Amino acid sequence: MLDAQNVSKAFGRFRAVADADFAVDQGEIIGLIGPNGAGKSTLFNCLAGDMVPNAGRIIFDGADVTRASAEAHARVGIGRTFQVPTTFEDMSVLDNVMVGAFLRHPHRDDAREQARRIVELTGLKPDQRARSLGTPGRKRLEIARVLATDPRLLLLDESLAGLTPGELQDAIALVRRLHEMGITIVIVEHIMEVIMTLTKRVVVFNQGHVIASGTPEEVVADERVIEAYLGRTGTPERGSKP
Ligand SMILES: Nc1ncnc2c1ncn2[C@@H]1O[C@H](COP(=O)(O)OP(=O)(O)OP(=O)(O)O)[C@@H](O)[C@H]1O
Repeated sequence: MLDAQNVSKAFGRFRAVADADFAVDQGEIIGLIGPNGAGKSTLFNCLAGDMVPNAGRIIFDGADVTRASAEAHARVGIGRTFQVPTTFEDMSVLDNVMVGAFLRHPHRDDAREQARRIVELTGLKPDQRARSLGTPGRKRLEIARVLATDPRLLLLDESLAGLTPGELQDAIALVRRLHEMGITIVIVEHIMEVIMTLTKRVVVFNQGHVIASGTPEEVVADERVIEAYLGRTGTPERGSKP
């Protein structure tokens, strides 16, 4: 479904993504993990059209989308959430979700209908003001806004971070439901419980490229992965969460 080949993205002379290969098959639910600063969000930015890579190619359903805009990516069916939710604070939940729904439903009534379906699916209250939402509500709204664009590939960037254990279980159930509905999913997440529970395949990123890939059990036992997280001295890197 998605095939990113030799993708690089540099900021000045620093290559945040460096010759990365990353492929996703239709129907998969993949975990993308790696230490802070490994380049996961930057890869998502490239895959979703929020940044144009300096080198490499990104193919989605056989079409080259490497240089396509974020809107064009959304149109072909690639949706992504942001770590910091992109919420319109003074608007209701329903209106926020409608913003996404307008992509495929130019008529207001159709967009509202689509938004209502998604708000119900995600367990939000349509009339609640976005400003009054707590962390779980904001995370859900961010997912809902993207779902309203009808993605076939959903890139979740730490969408389950900052939740209590109970909220986390609800969020895991929601992601599972979306997968069962036929959406292919890539999850960037530091919470290993999420990765171990939801995914069958995990790709490990470090210093801008893939260093390991396999089942969750395989990657957590992989020497290269342990070294990437702990460093050569065995001293945990500051901020490394898993
Ligand atoms: N717009 C930018 N300008 C300059 N440097 C950037 C920019 N975006 C990211 N970086 C740098 O690129 C590197 C990779 O960042 P990125 O956010 O992709 O990592 P990440 O794996 O998602 O990290 P985290 O798990 O902490 O979210 C970091 O060193 C970061 O400081």
